[in-house]
Amino acid sequence: MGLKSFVEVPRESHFPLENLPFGVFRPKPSSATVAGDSSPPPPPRPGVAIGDFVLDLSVISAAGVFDGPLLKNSKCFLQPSLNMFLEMGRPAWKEARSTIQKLLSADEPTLRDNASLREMSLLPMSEVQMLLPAVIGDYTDFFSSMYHAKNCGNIFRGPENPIPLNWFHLPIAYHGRASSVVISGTDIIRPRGQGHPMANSPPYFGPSQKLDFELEMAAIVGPGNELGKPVDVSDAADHIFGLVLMNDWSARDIQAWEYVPLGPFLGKSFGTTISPWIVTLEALEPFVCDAPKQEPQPLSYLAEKKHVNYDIPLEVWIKPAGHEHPSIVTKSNFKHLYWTIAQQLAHHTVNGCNLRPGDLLGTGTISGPESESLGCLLELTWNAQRSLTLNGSDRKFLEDGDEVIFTACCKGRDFNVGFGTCTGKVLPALP
Ligand SMILES: O=C(O)/C=C/C(=O)CC(=O)CC(=O)O
Ligand SMILES: [Ca+2]
Ligand SMILES: [Mg+2]
Repeated sequence: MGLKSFVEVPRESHFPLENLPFGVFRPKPSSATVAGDSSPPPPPRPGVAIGDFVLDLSVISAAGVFDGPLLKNSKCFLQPSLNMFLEMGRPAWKEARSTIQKLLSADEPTLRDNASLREMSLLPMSEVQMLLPAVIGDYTDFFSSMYHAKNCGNIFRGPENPIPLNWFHLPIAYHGRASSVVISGTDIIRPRGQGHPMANSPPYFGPSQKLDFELEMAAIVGPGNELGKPVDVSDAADHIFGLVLMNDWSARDIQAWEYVPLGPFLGKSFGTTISPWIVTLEALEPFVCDAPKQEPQPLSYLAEKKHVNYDIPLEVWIKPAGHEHPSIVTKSNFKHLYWTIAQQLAHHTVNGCNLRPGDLLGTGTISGPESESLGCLLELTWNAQRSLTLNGSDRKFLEDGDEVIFTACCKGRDFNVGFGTCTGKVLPALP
């Protein structure tokens, strides 16, 4: 039996008492007040998911429920983002988790038996709008699945040396664009740009003809480090609050033409979608597993005492316009990452570069070894050389109206720790 809450948690829910992911939301204006109401929308505030409900941490905090030494007088839950809480670090995160886990448990009367506090603090998920959980100052995207690196190398550079020489020595990354990171559910406008020349013709300009998704997860940075002071790899996990799902939308025709020699630019900066609930490393602890063996051994600043990943099954579905149901296109797993998130973070800071609370570190596309576990259409259709069939409609790359849905759920023996979904629909390019 899993832990029991007084809030009803459906059996298949991603959000039982063992999970307690953090996000930021605002209550949707109630239908009674919508017509003719010009009052400003309610302000954003932090929340935790439990079953089909959201626990409003601003209400709970104002009611004095956080009485531990670190959170007692803190205003961290009276903020429109989680940044202040992220900065406080793991001891405060643990204190918050144990306070909330106790508060929501079946045999704890404080909230269970207080009807007015329950009414104010527990909102049905259908009545809230989820927002970005943190102010993201910087976004970096790694390239840490060996299967993905090999397939991309084959497709873009040919079969001789598909994996670059440096790849086995360091976690390769590029600096992404934080301004275009959006919350799940936000539409993505098909980008326009320069595509690579075909045969002898000049480069093409227009709507991308090779729009793709990339199945990724991303770490949300906690305290971060001072400029000039690297984080040791053995302390790196203390700088990671938790994980979200991430879709690094990619225009392959723009990317293939522009990326030499400085890496991705406009082929990716038009939008990156993240899921709203940050699942903490504490909640993921039961799903720790060995990470792939590293050969050659990494340099000592990247050598981990515990070289571990998490066993997080991932799925991508696509719902074409007019289809009633989405079709599954791939199943992968976070455990395939060759470079761990701790190694990524240590490498990112080794030159003294500072990370700040709320920074987003994408893992890179998570492809597995099988043909059914590839993390993007570029690989699944081998750059449009073959097609996928989605319940009768063929896909090489994404079409206008396609809704791309990522989901992930760790299955424990008697409980789930899930991530909900990360979705986005493709809108036509501007005329
Ligand atoms: O191999 C390449 O040239 C490029 C590959 C990517 O597009 C990957 C990227 O954005 C990083 C990743 O998601 O793994
Ligand atoms: Ca990527
Ligand atoms: Mg992107």
